Amino acid sequence: MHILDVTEIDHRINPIPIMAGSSILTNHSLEWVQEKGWCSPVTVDTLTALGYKHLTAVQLLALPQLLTKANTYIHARTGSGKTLAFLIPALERLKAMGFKNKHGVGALIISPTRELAVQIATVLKPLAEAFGFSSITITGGTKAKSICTKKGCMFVIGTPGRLAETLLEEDVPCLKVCNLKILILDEADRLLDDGSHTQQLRRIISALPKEQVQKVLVSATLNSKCQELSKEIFMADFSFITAEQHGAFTTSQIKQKYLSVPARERMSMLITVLQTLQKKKVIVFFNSCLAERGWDIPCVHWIIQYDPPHKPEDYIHRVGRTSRGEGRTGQALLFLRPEECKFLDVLRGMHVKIDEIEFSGDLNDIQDKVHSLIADNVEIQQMGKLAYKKFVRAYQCHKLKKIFNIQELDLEEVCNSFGFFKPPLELGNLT
Ligand SMILES: Nc1ncnc2c1ncn2[C@@H]1O[C@H](COP(=O)(O)OP(=O)(O)OP(=O)(O)O)[C@@H](O)[C@H]1O
Repeated sequence: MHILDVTEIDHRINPIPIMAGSSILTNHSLEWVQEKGWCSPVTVDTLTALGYKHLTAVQLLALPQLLTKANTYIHARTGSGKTLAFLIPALERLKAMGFKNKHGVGALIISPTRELAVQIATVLKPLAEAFGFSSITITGGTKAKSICTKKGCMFVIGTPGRLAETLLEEDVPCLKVCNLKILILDEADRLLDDGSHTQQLRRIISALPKEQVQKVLVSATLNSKCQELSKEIFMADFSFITAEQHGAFTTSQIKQKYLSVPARERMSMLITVLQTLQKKKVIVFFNSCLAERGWDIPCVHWIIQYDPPHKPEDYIHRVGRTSRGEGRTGQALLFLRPEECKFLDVLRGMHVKIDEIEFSGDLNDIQDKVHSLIADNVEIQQMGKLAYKKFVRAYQCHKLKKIFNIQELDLEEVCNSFGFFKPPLELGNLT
């Protein structure tokens, strides 16, 4: 196979030829990509066997760009196929270089969470096997020594903390990184936005060769802060490719709505909404970052954000758990208290198209039932208190303090939605 050199290709594909009636797929088939010399028959055969026929827009842009070895930021909306966009060129480059398992780690992929690392490994597995490449996943609790086989570890996927420990503190021969060629940071803005992750990243980078490592940073929300920080950490310049011509972060296939609900009615409203969605697959986000990013759960119809996201970018990643891949649609609903509606301006500033939902049905007022349930059950009472405490603490630390302002929150009303008439005394003054 002929891998193109940077001087041989014009990879500025503009406009991106999106297939008629499709949201993310291009007109370009896998065979076309092979004819261009951008990928080998083994990739085409494996992807075809998995049911793929065409490249998505971001894959079409990333493939020739990453084959040039250039350090690159990849930006494309949630669910648009970024995982294969960075995996295919990594496989092709290592193959073209004649990289062998015995050379140690060829590509290192860092993800902010274990779940995402496992998901990337799952996408990689059939391709890596077809190429005859070994791969392992290193996350919290992984004992690298025991899982590294004689076959080596050409692809290593992991979370920053455990990877730093393994690469710097443990002597695992097959994990030698002195020949590393490709470093990929998935959800790069999350990795660079978090102090402890950045610290671990710096440690990992200190163990890598200074030359010859292509850096690829990927996210649906690559902000300028992340770009500045990455230039400083890597002491390198990056090219930027985006599959989004109008700055969109989420696909237009997601119908996004909000509900302005006073604190005392929130729980009843949630139950009422869920009752109308009984046959649908729904994810409800409470006050947690869990599962916000990267998770590729098939066919989720609705995303409900009951508690606000901690950062505007998190809104994008949360709604991106629906309408993933080709031809999928989805709906997203954001709960806001009336005093929080200023958040809509922030979202609209991020090109989010969000409208108020018309709610015309009867509210299923469950507040009294929640109060008596809590009064009669000590265990649920404790859970309720803990949830209330965590909610207040998170609200206090919110990044957008002017909008999510604890001083403007009526804590008695908030308590009501957690099933208490008054803030529990033993929790003291939380504000
Ligand atoms: N070429 C393709 N043709 C059809 N479906 C594809 C193609 N590439 C990827 N997909 C599907 O699209 C879905 C989303 O892919 P992926 O998880 O890589 O998205 P992503 O851009 O990384 O999203 P996020 O930003 O939320 O992490 C997956 O279910 C995947 O199987």
